[in-house]
Amino acid sequence: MYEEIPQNRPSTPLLDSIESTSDLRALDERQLIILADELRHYLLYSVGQTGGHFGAGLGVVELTIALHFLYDTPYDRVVWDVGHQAYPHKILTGRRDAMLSMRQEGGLSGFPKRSESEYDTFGVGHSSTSIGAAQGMAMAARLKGECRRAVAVIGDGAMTAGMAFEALAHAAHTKENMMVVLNDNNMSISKNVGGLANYFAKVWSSKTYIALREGSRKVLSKIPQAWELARKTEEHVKGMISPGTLFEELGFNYVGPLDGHDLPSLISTMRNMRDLEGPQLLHIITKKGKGFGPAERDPIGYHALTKIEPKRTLSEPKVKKLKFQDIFGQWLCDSAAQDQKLVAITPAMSEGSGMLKFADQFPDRFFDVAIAEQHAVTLAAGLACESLKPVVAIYSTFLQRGYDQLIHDVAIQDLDVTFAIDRAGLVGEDGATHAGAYDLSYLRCIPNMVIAVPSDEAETRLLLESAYQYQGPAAVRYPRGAGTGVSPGEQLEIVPVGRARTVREGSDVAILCFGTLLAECLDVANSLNATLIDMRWVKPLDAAAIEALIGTHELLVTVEVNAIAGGAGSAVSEHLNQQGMPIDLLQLGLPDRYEDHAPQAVQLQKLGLDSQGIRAAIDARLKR
Ligand SMILES: Cc1ncc(C[n+]2csc(CCOP(=O)(O)OP(=O)(O)O)c2C)c(N)n1
Ligand SMILES: CC(=O)[C@@H](O)[C@H](O)COP(=O)(O)O
Ligand SMILES: [Mg+2]
Repeated sequence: MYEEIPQNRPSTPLLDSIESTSDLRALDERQLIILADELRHYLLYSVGQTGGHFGAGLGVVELTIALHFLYDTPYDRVVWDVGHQAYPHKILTGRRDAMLSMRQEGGLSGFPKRSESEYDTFGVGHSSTSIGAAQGMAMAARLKGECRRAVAVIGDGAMTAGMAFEALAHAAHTKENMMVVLNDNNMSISKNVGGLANYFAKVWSSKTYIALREGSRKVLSKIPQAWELARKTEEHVKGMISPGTLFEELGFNYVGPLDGHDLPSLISTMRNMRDLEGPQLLHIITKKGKGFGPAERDPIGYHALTKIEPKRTLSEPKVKKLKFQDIFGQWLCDSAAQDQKLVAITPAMSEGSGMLKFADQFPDRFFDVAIAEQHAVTLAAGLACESLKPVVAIYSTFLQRGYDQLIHDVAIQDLDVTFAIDRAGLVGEDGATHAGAYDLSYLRCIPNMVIAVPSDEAETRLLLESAYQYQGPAAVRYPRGAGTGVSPGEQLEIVPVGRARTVREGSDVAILCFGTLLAECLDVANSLNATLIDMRWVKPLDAAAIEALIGTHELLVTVEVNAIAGGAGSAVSEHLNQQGMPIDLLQLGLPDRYEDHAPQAVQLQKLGLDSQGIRAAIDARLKR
């Protein structure tokens, strides 16, 4: 058990000899056990240097070794669900030294990525896709007559999403030869919640698991027969939790639960299962953060690790700016204290959405629905039908999972649901899979929606309350991280829906800012003596504010951290077109491509969405 993050690279002679998985498959069992310790130690070191996802990878060190030892990777396909646990996989598949570039500009992606390595068989980041993808690969092998195996590795949290069960049911129906490894550490990012989590939790205390844990090697060596016999006979004995029932009823051959850190048992069990006909499900029990004391004791806190900061001298107190999620969390508590009808929903992101304080103060009005974004939206619709006022706190990228529900269950029925959309825009190190690049585009086209785009912390609080008080479907979007340090105040005030605010009066050029690039836009407006308007709302647009600029300005510039296609600038363009108002319009935002991971400021700078870039784009347009 390690208690410290190693500051210097540990000695890992066996790991250093592994350049590909064929090197790993040449090792004997004793060496594999040594490799597990070296791999865990190196993982502590590398993530300590770079930051990134942490606890999940520590929990699958043995599983990763067993998979690459028993399966002919990369020919056999291994699909990691979410992929945040795939750092050991990357270390063993030729990227050990490159780990020091993890999540940095031009460096390794934080998730498996097909363009990064042939071992990364499927790009992930959003959860619960692994079973469907692995089934597709197994089905393709069958149709092409290839003898290729496919494995999905999915956590207990990811297993709570509907699409995981859609795939399980279909794989059982087509009887694919595939393996699903359920990595059950009884954790999501927070504690896992819901009926499925309770079902798994019974396993942890069940007689079966305790017996297996104590005598796993003896019991498991002839696992299919022994287990099947034990299960069938004991299943009817009272008090026996048969953890496999759920999956067996779906059509999987279930084996487990197994100690996922007992490498010899893991290897012998998986070897027995590897070539069995039909869909197999191996249920392993692991510990998130395994092998690192602080992470084992605090798996939530160590889900992800920020870079180990240089020790700050006492004279340099770190100035802590409030994050947008904290502004939301405080507003939620203040508004809930005033309005008993307020209830709040999160799909498994209570920490990241800033809801811990609300959950503590209003436990009866707080609902973590697990990784179930579709359900989160429809649940809110049901609550709103009964005149409660639900607030759905959800990352922009994950709201994409609940898009049909937002239209079909909320907007068409014009229900009073407020969407607090966090991680809108570019999110930095998580890269393209997590970018909140499209919500203005995908929401703006939906009738009945109103959409607010606050420009700083104070505006976020103001527009959250304004959207909440609006009687109908309303969305407020704000970015990952901290703002400019503007105090959000403590009042619960509102502003008129669809009303912009003029920040600066100028001439010739008018900049229409939609969101948190206001400071950058103000720099440029000052340098150009341009007009600057904080638009506040994408829908409805403040048409009067736009039309007042015609005739006194020669160029309108829209700025947003959203796809240009269909975004706020498009709304302005459509309006001017519909009104037959001729004026040059420059739309700045995210181009039609994916932005790779890098710090948010670097991403914005590369896209010309910093002050210099915005100024250069305007100069170029004016010179034309
Ligand atoms: C669709 C979707 N919703 C939410 C998330 C955020 N998220 C990342 S990891 C995680 C928890 C996953 O739990 P589990 O599958 O049990 O993996 P563990 O971290 O326990 O290894 C969540 C909710 C996501 N990646 N995708
Ligand atoms: C892997 C995953 O999807 C989450 O851990 C996500 O990376 C969290 O993002 P934030 O760090 O922005 O909360
Ligand atoms: Mg888990």
